[in-house]
Amino acid sequence: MRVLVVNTGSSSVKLRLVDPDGALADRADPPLDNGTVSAERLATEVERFSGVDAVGHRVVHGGSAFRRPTALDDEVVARLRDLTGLAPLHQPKAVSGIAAMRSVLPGVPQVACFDSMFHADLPPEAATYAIPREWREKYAPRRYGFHGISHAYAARRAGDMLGDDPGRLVIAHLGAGASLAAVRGGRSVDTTMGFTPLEGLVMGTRSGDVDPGLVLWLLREAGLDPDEVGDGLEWRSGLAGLTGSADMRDVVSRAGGDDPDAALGLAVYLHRLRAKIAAMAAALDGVDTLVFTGGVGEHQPAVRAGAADGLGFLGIGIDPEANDAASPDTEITASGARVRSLVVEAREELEIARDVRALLRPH
Ligand SMILES: Nc1ncnc2c1ncn2[C@@H]1O[C@H](COP(=O)(O)OP(=O)(O)O)[C@@H](O)[C@H]1O
Ligand SMILES: CC(=O)OP(=O)(O)O
Ligand SMILES: [Mg+2]
Repeated sequence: MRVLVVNTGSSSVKLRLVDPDGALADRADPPLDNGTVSAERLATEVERFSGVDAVGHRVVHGGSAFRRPTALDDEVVARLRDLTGLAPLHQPKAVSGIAAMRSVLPGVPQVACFDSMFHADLPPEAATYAIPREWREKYAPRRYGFHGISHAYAARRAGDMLGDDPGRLVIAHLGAGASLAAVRGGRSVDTTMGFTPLEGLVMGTRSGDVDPGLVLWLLREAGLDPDEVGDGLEWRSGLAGLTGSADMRDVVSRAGGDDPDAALGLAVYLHRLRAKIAAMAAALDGVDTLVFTGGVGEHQPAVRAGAADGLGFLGIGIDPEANDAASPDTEITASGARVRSLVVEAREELEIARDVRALLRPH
């Protein structure tokens, strides 16, 4: 089965055609027009992909209803659209991509795979927010967690690379969005993103954790309205808010050239990253393997080195030469370090193609 995978992130759309043996047959990276994917644009791109047997879509938020890969029909698309408020940066783009692809390839089965599904069985102590019972009963908010397709792939790949169970695994998916997962036995037991993809690490344009008291203060005392606060925290915070650029390449090179804003931005990013790696290790009772993935995780040695710096007490240590020379997939463990550190290319399309085949294969 040849699967065309549509990966709609907050900042990009990636089209990948995956052959039955898992080989990448073709790829295209069309630009986002005004934040959405138009049917016309997709039609042009898709003409070049021949022999598509099925389409797999990355959808960030599955809410509480979608815990597994799900075949798409009108009703499912409508329910995904209803989840927009929970992932305003992502869900409208995914839904527009699904609508476009269904009109361009009618009759080809289409499946949604969710970033949240890998974290669907988080232990209650990791999934539960300490808020009033009444809200928990009425709105059922929980830590959903995201980037799960990437985390699931990285966990499997780490096992292949080590030729063994990776043990207590901390995965750092560092891209435009960024999150950590604590994984044991192939299952997520904790993660840094929450009810929405805004919680946790410092990201390209997102704040990650802030004091909820700050949000209340901005609304009540500073007189901002909810849309202004949302826009600020989603689009004008993170590296962009601290340095003027959401692109880690820029930030690292300017930080090296003594730009004080870039130096502070990188320091804040790394301070949070180290703290949260330690938190994931705590959820696992220790760590055996650390994986870096995503655009920043794969291509920014300074970020990997900065993340490991100060985590020697956990047994983490990165070899400076291997780290500077690393091209994924590779190991960068320092000699004598107890924790194995790996760099893994994010291959969400392979995980999605696998899920699509498993769902559509005749039983
Ligand atoms: N080849 C590269 N070299 C250095 N940094 C990169 C490279 N590719 C991506 N990045 C960094 O990764 C971030 C984007 O992550 P990526 O995973 O590509 O995006 P997305 O989350 O949209 O899939 C940017 O901060 C960018 O600087
Ligand atoms: C969930 C998420 O933040 O995805 P991305 O990194 O693609 O924006
Ligand atoms: Mg991404």
